[in-house]
Amino acid sequence: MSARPSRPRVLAIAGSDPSGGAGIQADLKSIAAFGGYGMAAITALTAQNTRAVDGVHAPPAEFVADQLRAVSDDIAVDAVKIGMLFSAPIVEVVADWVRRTRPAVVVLDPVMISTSGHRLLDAAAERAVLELASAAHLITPNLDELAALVGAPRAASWSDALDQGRRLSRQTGARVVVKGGHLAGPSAPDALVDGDDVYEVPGERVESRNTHGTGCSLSAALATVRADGATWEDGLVRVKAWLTAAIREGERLWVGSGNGPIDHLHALDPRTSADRENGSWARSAWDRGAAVRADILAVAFVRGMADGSLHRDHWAEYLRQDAHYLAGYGRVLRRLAELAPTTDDRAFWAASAEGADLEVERLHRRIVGEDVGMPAPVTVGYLDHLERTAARGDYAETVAAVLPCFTVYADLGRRFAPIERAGHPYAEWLDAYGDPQFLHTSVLAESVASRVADSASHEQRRAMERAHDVSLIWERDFFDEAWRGTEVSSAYTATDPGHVG
Ligand SMILES: Nc1ncnc2c1ncn2[C@@H]1O[C@H](COP(=O)(O)OP(=O)(O)O)[C@@H](O)[C@H]1O
Ligand SMILES: Cc1ncc(COP(=O)(O)O)c(N)n1
Repeated sequence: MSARPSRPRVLAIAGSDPSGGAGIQADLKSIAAFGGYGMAAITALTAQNTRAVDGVHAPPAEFVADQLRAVSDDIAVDAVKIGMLFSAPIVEVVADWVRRTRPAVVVLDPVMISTSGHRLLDAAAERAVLELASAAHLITPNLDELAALVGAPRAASWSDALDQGRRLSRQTGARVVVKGGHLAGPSAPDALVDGDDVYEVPGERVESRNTHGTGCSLSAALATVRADGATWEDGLVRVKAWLTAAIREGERLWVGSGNGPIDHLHALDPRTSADRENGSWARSAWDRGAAVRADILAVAFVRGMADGSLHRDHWAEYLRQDAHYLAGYGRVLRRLAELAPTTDDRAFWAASAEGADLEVERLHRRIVGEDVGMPAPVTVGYLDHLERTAARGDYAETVAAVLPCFTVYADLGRRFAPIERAGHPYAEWLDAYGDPQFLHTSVLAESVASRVADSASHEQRRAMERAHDVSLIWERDFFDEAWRGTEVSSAYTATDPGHVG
């Protein structure tokens, strides 16, 4: 047996949502998404779905106490996430248990009113929740809950919200996550407030109705990453990136007709988020590539990048080859912009070409410098395939050829999302793969491919398949080349990736 458990043991104390989007159901999925072992003590049963809460049935407070005792008598709890508490007696029981057992991580999501407007906490219990807040390490109120806890009207601006966060933090001695989910406008920032210190994590607002349970999921995920050793700051950055992608993916679950859930497990999904509808071209291309994709995950380079054991010489060689590759890839994307039949598609490929240039500037050049040496045979071969395809001048076929570079990277980004970033030598690189904007771009590229395939001839579709499948094989070989193609030299002096950024 090792000296540490393999996973943090995380207890959710919360209400049940039978529709699976909020409450303990959301907590357990979020804990699992970040690699925790989830447990749940249930404070109340709700009858709810994505549209409304129809009823609440709470057990006697003593029975909540029994559940907590049953867990802590037997199991060491590494972190606790507290959600819906419903009544003052239940708040008391939970507060009493927290004071006695003193878990190392206590995150309190002071749930008061559901997104659909239903009360999940007695007005009389609000005071008791404030007292419980002083026993927590982190409190995650939304704007209404924050206002209620500091006894002020709802903050009208982000800076008002931060002021209220500072007040609540000083008042309780706990850190406060101020959440911008309910703000108007295109951004949805969050901030970690500790006394007067504010650490802001910017975020874009996803235009989506799939926000049921976002607060539950955020707090459960934060408890898990913190118990796993992340700082609160790093934890919030990671969880927020995951949450943004989960909101975006929620729509594809087709759960309910109201405010639907988020897709907690999007990063574990072996498929891409692309069109999963039957018959979509990108979907079948992805499925067809299963064996090659399995090879990619098994390549020593990819495994070493994920667990941080990759030698930096291999990484530097990969970056040099990638700089060559991206230059050629950018040219092919520009050619696609010329071939594109619609203004939208033209703009999409032109923007993607700029993205490739930017990537070279922003990361590669800064890390490996101007001298990128000679392209390796694999780089030459892959680019040759893309350039020949583009030279034939067929839009559909060329779209298919460039697609794996999007989908393979997006897939790795999702798979890398749960990896602990603190102290990871390739943290910045893992983040670059998982950039929510890039994940979104990949989904768009897939939908362009599926749309184009829909109106393609039988021959064209066959050509698309070939172009795609050959690129996918080059993707695998490209990773493999970085692993095999370099002699590791201890004299190598490139910037240590551990000190990047
Ligand atoms: N439309 C959205 N786009 C991106 N992030 C969102 C969106 N709505 C909520 N969030 C994020 O979800 C989390 C929960 O926020 P919020 O909706 O304010 O809380 P609650 O679910 O408790 O009402 C926060 O991290 C917030 O920034
Ligand atoms: C059991 C339970 N707990 C919490 C919430 C709040 O979640 P949201 O504010 O996202 O609706 C909920 N609806 N149900």
